Amino acid sequence: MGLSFSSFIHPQLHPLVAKMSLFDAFLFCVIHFVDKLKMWHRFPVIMGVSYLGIRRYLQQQYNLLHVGKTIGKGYDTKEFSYRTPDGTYNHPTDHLVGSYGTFFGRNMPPSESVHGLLDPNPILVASRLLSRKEFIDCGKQFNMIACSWIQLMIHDWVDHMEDTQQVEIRAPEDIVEGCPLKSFRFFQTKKVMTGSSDVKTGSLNIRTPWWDGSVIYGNDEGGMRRVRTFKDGKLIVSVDGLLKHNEKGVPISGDVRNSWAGFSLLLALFVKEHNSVCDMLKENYPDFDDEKLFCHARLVTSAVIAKIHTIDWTVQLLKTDTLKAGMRINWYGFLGKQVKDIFGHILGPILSGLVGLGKPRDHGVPYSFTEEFVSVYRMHSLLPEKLIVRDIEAKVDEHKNPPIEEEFPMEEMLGKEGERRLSKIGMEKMIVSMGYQACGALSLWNYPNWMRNLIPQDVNGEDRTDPVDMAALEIYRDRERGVARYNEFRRNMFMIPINHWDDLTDDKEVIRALQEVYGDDVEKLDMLVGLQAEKKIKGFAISETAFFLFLLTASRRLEADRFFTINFNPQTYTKKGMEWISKTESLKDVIDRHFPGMTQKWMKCSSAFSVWDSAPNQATLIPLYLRPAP
Ligand code: HEM
Repeated sequence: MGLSFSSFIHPQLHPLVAKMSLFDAFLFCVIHFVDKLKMWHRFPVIMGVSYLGIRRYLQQQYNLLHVGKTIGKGYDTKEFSYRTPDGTYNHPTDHLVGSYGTFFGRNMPPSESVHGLLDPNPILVASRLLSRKEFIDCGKQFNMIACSWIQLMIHDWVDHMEDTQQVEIRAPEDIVEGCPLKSFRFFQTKKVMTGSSDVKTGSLNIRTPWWDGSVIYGNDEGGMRRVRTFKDGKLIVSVDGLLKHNEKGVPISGDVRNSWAGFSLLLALFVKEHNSVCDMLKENYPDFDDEKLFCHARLVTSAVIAKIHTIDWTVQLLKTDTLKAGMRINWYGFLGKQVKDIFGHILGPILSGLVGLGKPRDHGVPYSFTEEFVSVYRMHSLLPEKLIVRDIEAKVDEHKNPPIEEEFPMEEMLGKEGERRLSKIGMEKMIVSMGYQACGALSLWNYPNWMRNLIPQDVNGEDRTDPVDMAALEIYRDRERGVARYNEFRRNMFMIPINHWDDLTDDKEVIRALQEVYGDDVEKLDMLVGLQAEKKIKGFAISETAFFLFLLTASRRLEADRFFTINFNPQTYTKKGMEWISKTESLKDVIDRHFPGMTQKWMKCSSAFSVWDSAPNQATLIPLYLRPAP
């Protein structure tokens, strides 16, 4: 066989390459060659980071689709120097971009799958491929704090508006016996005409997509007013340091939907953080009134969250030297923190990082989260069956773990009941307990059983009446929203599609189960199932397929936001506010601030997101200047 272009490029990828400029097609050939070798993650750090840089560039060009029309107005950014309650006035020329109730974008056109919404039946997929047989933990890499953290981020970023129409899914006759719910009813995702001819209908996001801490501060004026004390910029908090509750027992917080004790705990921690920032600002800027203190503290706290997510949480999720370097480059640039602290962002995005850059960049597509992004973040398998509470008062030898005091089924840690239990456990004990508990692995047969018969909550944190089978519902949701199935998704992301089940995994048991549900038709494979069945890169808690979408979105969240780019400066944040962000490198720093001595006593590892009795990070191959401070 001759070495022609068409023999080099996977045949199903040809049509995509045909749309590219010559330069982009060349770059595509480079990444395609590397993908064929299946070893970019084993490259030396600089080569690995370069490969990811090229991939990200291509995805920025071809994997961003705008949904809906741009309808906002222009304005003078100088008149809006703070984040607004509903996310308006962030995009520099259109005040509505990224605000409450705007369209989800897309990374690729709506699915062209010929398979219907019930093909195969979602309850069958859930029962045969997702349902947890026995809890599989994800080793020492990720703990329950990490699991709750990502729920916190999801509740900051996305939630689909529902329709008033309910639909029902019924289990197929032959498997009905083993299903927790024989059928379940739920509200459809609301479909709205976009007014554009490219993507005709879309769905709306009822959380502001900016990384603006809306999970703490609410998504509109009413939500924001609910959480404020209107004194010294501070937020409402209970005397025990946890969230205060309204008369119905629902926590007073920016987001209260589908909450559980671990999620509520992190919210309370960041309310503390906000209030401490207010104290610091008041001390340094005594003429600031309540409004100014609140708005500055919100900016600082949101940036602290974004920074922790970028250079701490993500690094634990994708535990390789390449990603550790890559994520620090996103924040600090190639030259690292010390150089950035001296020169700021004047050396450009590659050398100085995305944060603090000149103009926000959206690559020609107004900022939003995408339907596909929501799908790759379907990570409910991180949740265990029970929460293990530790006794932190017990006398233990220096090298021993705090003993187990009690175990609670997760169902008892949800909603109002979870709030009551959390008050009894208390903040410190809960942090240490979650630190010591590994979360679930993102793999097949690890979907929490209690979620297959779950009463979901409405936006007010109140229980609904109809239970749902979440595992089945998630399969249906992706199909309903036109999210590509696994292989179509890979093609659109310039990844080599699978031809046979053994391209996906070499686990024979998995292959047998996939065949039982999908036959030999690899095109039928649902996204969620594919992501969990895929053989993982060593050190990655998620699949490579999901990671490539993260790669695109992780930088977009920062570079499209003017408060992380042109307005990330002392004029907007205050000098002391910038110092606060600069000195915070990890969640551990936040915990240390509010609970001095806790991590020193209980945490053996380097990151608060790893299981706390695991060893500190070993020496690494990443250049010295890109490593976190010891
Ligand atoms: C006790 C903890 C949790 C509960 C009770 C819970 C419950 C729910 C429920 C009821 C939905 C809506 C389902 C639907 O109607 O489509 C949902 C959506 C979702 N959850 Fe969770 N969840 C929890 C934790 C998590 C965690 C740890 C993650 C990790 C990333 C996560 C990610 C998501 C995502 C991405 C969605 C889709 C949002 C959307 O449709 O816009 N959840 N969850």
